Amino acid sequence: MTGTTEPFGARLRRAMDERGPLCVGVDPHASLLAEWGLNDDVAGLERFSRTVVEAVADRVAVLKPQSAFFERFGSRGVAVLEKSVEEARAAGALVVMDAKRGDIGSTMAAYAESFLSEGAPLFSDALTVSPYLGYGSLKPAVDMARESGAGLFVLALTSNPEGGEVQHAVRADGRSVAATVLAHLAAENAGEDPLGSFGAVVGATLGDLSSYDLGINGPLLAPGIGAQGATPADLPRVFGTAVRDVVPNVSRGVLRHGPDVAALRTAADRFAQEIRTALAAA
Ligand SMILES: O=c1ccn([C@@H]2O[C@H](COP(=O)(O)O)[C@@H](O)[C@H]2O)c(=O)[nH]1
Repeated sequence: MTGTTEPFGARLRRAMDERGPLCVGVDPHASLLAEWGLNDDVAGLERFSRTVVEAVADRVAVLKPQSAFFERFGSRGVAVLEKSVEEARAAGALVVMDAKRGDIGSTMAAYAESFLSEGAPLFSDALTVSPYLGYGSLKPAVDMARESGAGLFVLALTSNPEGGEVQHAVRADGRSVAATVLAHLAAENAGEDPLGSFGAVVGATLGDLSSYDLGINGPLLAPGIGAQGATPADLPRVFGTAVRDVVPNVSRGVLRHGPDVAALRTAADRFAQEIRTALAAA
């Protein structure tokens, strides 16, 4: 540990042990705002985010705001995002900012300052990043995360069907692009206990991944449950022995039950229970 804060991986492992591994997404789609009877404006965005945080931030391990839905409203939307991060963390949830940043190293350093530097307005427990400008371009974010005790989730095997054309591509050395990303993450996390802070995004929609070594000693953020068709029962088959390190994400599958706070809680609790059952049988 370089900084004074306990590393993200250790904090995440404890949160998963205490609360279960479920991550609920805060994705204020225009269609969901309408379903909730809210206007597609900053006031609607604020009410939506507040409600989700109030409903679940005290019971799930992780909340994952999807930055795109806040950026849609410009600076006032970003202000709502800042507030949501602060309120979710105050309620005890870890916050993974889903902003999927990735750029040349010198610009990556600025993204790292924005999300991973303690005291920054958008400081989050972890950030999603894209390695597709080369894994090495992420070094400023890796360094900043080590310094501040934050984490990263690096896109490895994404949940969308289009991802394979890049991620399954085979390099000159015979290894796929995704396997290379996973190998870099395993190296970042080597020797970390109880869990490294450098995770991978691996879709729960992907079926059998036994040809990949998912044992990176870091968390595996698994979107795709609910609206994209995967279920908690799929997790053991998709992740094999790495299933204990999986942080399953559900966004629309929970959010469609709003705006009633009790109904959102019930939906989150139901997914959490289904995940527990799937893991117990694994
Ligand atoms: O491979 C990926 C990476 C990120 N996502 C994000 O997760 C949520 C999924 O939302 P659902 O409503 O549960 O489908 C969303 O924010 C995506 O941008 C992903 O789906 N797949």
